[in-house]
Amino acid sequence: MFCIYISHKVHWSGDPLSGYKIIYFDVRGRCEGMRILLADQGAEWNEEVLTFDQWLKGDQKAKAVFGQLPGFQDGDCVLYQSNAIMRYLARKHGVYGKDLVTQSRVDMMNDGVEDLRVKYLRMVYQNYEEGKEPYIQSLPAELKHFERALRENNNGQSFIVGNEISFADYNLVDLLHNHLVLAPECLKEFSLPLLTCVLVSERERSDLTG
Ligand SMILES: N[C@@H](CCC(=O)N[C@@H](CS)C(=O)NCC(=O)O)C(=O)O
Repeated sequence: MFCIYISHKVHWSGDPLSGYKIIYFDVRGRCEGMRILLADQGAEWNEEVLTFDQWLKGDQKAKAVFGQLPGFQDGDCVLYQSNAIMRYLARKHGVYGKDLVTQSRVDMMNDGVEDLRVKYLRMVYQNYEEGKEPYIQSLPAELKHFERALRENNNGQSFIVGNEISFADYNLVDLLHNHLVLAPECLKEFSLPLLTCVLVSERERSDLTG
């Protein structure tokens, strides 16, 4: 996990006609995991950034398969749903695990990331004032699952699954970063430095994503 941000360089082609296109708002949100994946894999991409006013006009919403962003385009391939986009990129860049069992474990861990992301988003957008403290109290019980998975895989010297990076690692790094912003102390109690490592690395490289 620690090495993710070490090799994280943002590639930006500047050419709107080349490479991948991400269509989203001007936030990290549900696109930051894919941005980290692409940057770490040395890929180029462009972004179509919508303001909320543009979104409210409704044209993009009408085009989106489920009426929401992010959207994504790679040539003829147009996708919506952030985890479907992550999986597409993971298959293209070989970060989905090499066999059926590994791929299924990567899916399992990514589903765990998604479950916690949904709880986080509900709290932030629907119940922030009353929900923030209870949510932070509940975090150790949520995060311990990820630490255990890391610990049980080569005592944290590898990745969340197996011995190669996968899209679930990228998604997890982004989710942990969100939690560091919400509650900077939330990882302190973990005895092993595994989750902390990811975030120390992120902190040190905060210049990358602003
Ligand atoms: N399950 C979808 C959720 C997408 C989603 O919630 N999109 C939000 C932004 S993060 C959105 O488009 N909100 C505007 C709207 O619903 O009109 C995914 O993972 O892509």
